[in-house]
Amino acid sequence: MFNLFSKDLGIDLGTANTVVHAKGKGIVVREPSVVAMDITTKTPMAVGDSAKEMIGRTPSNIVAIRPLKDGVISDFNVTQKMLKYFISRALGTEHPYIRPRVVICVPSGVTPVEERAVKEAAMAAGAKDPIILEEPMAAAIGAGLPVSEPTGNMIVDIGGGTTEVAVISLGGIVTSRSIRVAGDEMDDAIIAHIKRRYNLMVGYRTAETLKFEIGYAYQAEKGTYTVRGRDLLTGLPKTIEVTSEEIQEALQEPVMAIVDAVKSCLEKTPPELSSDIMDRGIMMAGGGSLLRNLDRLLSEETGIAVHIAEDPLSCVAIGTGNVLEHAEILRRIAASQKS
Ligand SMILES: Nc1ncnc2c1ncn2[C@@H]1O[C@H](COP(=O)(O)OP(=O)(O)OP(=O)(O)O)[C@@H](O)[C@H]1O
Repeated sequence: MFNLFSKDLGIDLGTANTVVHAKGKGIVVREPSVVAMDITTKTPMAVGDSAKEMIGRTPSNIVAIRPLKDGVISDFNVTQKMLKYFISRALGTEHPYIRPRVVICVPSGVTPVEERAVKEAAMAAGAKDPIILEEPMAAAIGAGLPVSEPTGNMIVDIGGGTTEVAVISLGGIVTSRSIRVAGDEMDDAIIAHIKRRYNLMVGYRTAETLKFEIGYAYQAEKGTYTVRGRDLLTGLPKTIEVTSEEIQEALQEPVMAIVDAVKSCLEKTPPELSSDIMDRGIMMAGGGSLLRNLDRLLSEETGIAVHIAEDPLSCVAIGTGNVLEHAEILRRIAASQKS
């Protein structure tokens, strides 16, 4: 099906990061899903890493846009420009005349209209017959789960915009739950907490750094971190010290929403498959799974062992790239996308 001269790409078009896997090469692009646009000329000034640097620091004629906020395409034109940039980065200068075969991964909660928008964006970016794959399936394949076997595999993929929970058996999703709560909501919760408690406005980058440095979901070593922001009363810059305990408290709501999504998916799972999951454990993937001790909390709450995929941030792209080797899954996707 995929000839020798074709370029096969698997793209995890994520809310926070876009990761591209090229057949035979591995991960070739990993950059934030951010575009800095000049609003007067409507042209992109920067994409990816350099655009993320600009968030919160742009003059009035430039806006740094995350076109996939909340796991859906909020800005079609900008998404198209971003995809085009990442596809051409992935292809480099080789075979410029070849249109790549592309598999793109989208959150399972997207509507058919949003799915079509992703396909159109990929075609406009030069892809040939793009295939859309559900994110939990990609994550499960990327995590090395035996998705084609008659056994229950549970995957919990916590990204930036969405958390996807799914039980997979025999190459198909048996039960799933997708919520628009993941890493971004954790950052928002931190921003809201600091605003409430300290009357201090901090940016999204600062909130994310706090999450990385001292955030945790369940019993961890305590620590503090110094952050700078704008005092909402005086309007002046101010420095405060934040503790890990208060960050954990702030993260409670989004973290428990994720735990509840896993529990509700388990409740809908047929008993045979539940018993397989009890034996094999739950697999977590996505950047959000790296929140300190989230695996321990989930295990405590469900009574099931929880594992984190080997490379949680690349898992979906690796699985998306590798699905090209799963002919039976591709056939099922092709059939469902025709119907
Ligand atoms: N060490 C870490 N601790 C906590 N969160 C982390 C860590 N590393 C990355 N993250 C978070 O993971 C999220 C990004 O994960 P990922 O790249 O898997 O998402 P995505 O694929 O872009 O999003 P989606 O799947 O929702 O489309 C961000 O919210 C980021 O802050």
